[in-house]
This record gives sequence, C-alpha cells and structure tokens, in this order.
Amino acid sequence: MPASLSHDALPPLAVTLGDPAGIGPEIIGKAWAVREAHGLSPFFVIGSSRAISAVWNGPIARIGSPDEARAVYGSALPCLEIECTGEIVPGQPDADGAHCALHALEIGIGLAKSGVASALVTGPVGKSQLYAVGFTHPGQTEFIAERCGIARDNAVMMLAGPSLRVIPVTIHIPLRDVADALSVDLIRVRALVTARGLCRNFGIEKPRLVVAGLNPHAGENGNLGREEMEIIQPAVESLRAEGLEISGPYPPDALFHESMRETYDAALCMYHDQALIPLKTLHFDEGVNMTLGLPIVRTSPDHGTAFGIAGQNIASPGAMIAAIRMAEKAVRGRLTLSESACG
Ligand SMILES: NC(=O)C1=CN([C@@H]2O[C@H](COP(=O)(O)OP(=O)(O)OC[C@H]3O[C@@H](n4cnc5c(N)ncnc54)[C@H](O)[C@@H]3O)[C@@H](O)[C@H]2O)C=CC1
Ligand SMILES: NCC(=O)COP(=O)(O)O
Repeated sequence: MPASLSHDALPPLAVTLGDPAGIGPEIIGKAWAVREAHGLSPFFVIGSSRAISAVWNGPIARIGSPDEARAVYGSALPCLEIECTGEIVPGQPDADGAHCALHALEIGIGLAKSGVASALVTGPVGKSQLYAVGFTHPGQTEFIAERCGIARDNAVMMLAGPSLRVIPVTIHIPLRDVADALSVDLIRVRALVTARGLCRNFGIEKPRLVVAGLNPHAGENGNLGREEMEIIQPAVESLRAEGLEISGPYPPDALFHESMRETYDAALCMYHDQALIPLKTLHFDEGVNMTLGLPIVRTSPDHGTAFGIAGQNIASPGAMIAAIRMAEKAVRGRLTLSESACG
C-alpha cells in the first residue's frame, strides 16, 4: 500500500474506461449518476471523454490531475483525458480503441502505485482487440501484475459476489491444456495468496477455503481421472499441514449450492468456467473481479465489453458500482491492518 494513503483524505479511485466502443463509457457514466444513492467514494475516469459523451448525456469535467477530481465530483464526472485518434463507434471496436484502452490502463496502474489514486478499477477490454495490437498478456490481471513487479502465478484472479467467491486456478488457457497446467505448486500458491488476500482485503483472518476437483465426481477414486489423487489432494494436504483451513477436492457439481456455499469463504476452481459459471449465474449484475496478491487494490466488473449492446443505453452499471464499492472497502480495510496482520 503506498505510504501516502490515509483514512482522512483517501485519494479518488481511478477507473479506466476499457474499450471505448464497449459498454465501459456508459456504465461509468451511469455509476457516477447514482454515486450518492450508492455512497460511492469520489472517482475519476481515465479515457476519452468523447467516447463517454457519445453514449451518456451527463456532465463531464476534464481534469488535469487526479487531485482535481474531488472538487468537481459532486457536479460532473471527472475525466483524465486520453485522446483517441480514430472515430469511436459504439459496438465497433478497432485498433485505435484498443491502444486507448491500454494507454488508460498503463496510466491507471501508475497512479494507483504512486498512491495518487487510492485504487484501480478497470473497465472491460476486448481481449482479441488487445491481442491484435500486440498485447502479449492473457488479460489485464497479468499485465497489472507485471507492472507491479509481481510474478504471474502470485497474482490471483478472484470473482466475488454477495454469496460466493471463486478463484480460477488456471485462467485464460484452452480447456484442453488445463490438466497439464495444474500442479501442486500452482494450487498451493493460488491458495496461499487467496488466504492472505481475503485477510487483507476483506478482514477474514482465518479464511475457509475449499478446492474443487477437476474431473466428474472428483475423479471417483481415480477411475474418472487421476488429477485429484496426484495433484489436488497432495496440495490440499500440504497446505493443511501448514495450518491453512482448506479442504477438498470436492465434486465440482455439488460445490456451489446454497448450504455448501455457507461453509466456505472462497472456492478454488480448476479452470475459468468452473469458477465463473456459478458466479455469473448467481451474481452477474453485482459480480466483481478482484486481483489478489498485488500491492495495489484492483477491481473490475465481472462482465466484458458487451459490444452487442454498446450505445443502446441498456447496459446495467450494477457490476461497475459493485467494483468501485469493493475497491474502496478494500482500501479502507487495508489501512486498518498492520503490515504483519495477515502473515
Ligand atoms: N474484465 C474484462 O475486461 C473482461 C473482458 N471480457 C471481454 O469482453 C468481450 C466480450 O465478452 P463476452 O463473452 O461476450 O461477455 P460480455 O460480458 O461482454 O457479454 C455477455 C452477455 O452479457 C451481456 N452483458 C454484459 N455486461 C452487461 C451489462 N453491464 N448490462 C447488461 N448486459 C450485459 C452482453 O450483452 C452479453 O449478452 C471479450 O473480448 C472478452 O475478452 C470478458 C470478461 C471480462
Ligand atoms: N473472465 C474474466 C476476465 O476476462 C477478466 O480478465 P482480466 O482482463 O481482468 O485479466
């Protein structure tokens, strides 16, 4: 946490616009419009004001630096301008927009690292648009980790909603590569970072973790796959021996029903959709993606760019509002902890 942050004068949160042709501009404008009803801490957007005014008719105030945000926040959406050169057409992403999204992300990371912004909330980006302009990271998570000097495996993606938190142990890789990517070490590091992250960001001192199996029925004693016996179980046992409150592997199909969810604080899942399907089914409009293991607080709405509805004024700001709220809460929570509180 940058030493400059204190409870008294929390700097504004930085919110990146994401792809200017996606729904980012609309949901950020809509989030600002309901800031009072939702008690949102001051934030500013980093991106093209042209993209926002194309889809949202509220007031925008261009600011020269984040410290101007608080003064205008009550009357207009503060915007740290990123000039996008090309035409911006909602629903029609292009290379210029991808460059703008990346530029905003880079600036947002820098501001959060320096403490000029109290946290980073990222708007949705189109991954294929980023890949097409030479982005070599799987997603924003790994890019932010690199910029913060954190090894990729130590930056843990967590998706969180009111009744469920999930961690995809493997993230953006093809399904056919998942089994080969799993290892005792990877599960161990994801679990350890998760436990510390739940303590630092949510104040859960002794988090209860569960681990899903990979195969149907968690492998059925090795008859339906051996990853549980050879990788997941040894990882869980070694973590338990070190004092972590963790159990599994559990059959994935029975891990997410209501009474089971009440028994844990987070579920480690073996691949992206094993984690994100239950989360988005339960909490699509309030789901937040938080990166654990970073020196900064970073959140994002759980959904993507939704190019198909961009510019139609029908996108819900719910997950963006939840992402802003969760970021602020985590910043305030971290400020109350001593450096050694979470191990
Ligand atoms: N945090 C991020 O930057 C994320 C980016 N993506 C990217 O977004 C792009 C599109 O991905 P999809 O799989 O289509 O997922 P998506 O989340 O953009 O859209 C899935 C469905 O949900 C709807 N939807 C999404 N957000 C909504 C909102 N706020 N209000 C109302 N409806 C909403 C869309 O219209 C669509 O029907 C991809 O390039 C993907 O890489 C996807 C997930 C997260
Ligand atoms: N499905 C979650 C997602 O795509 C978020 O990725 P990231 O860009 O935040 O790493």
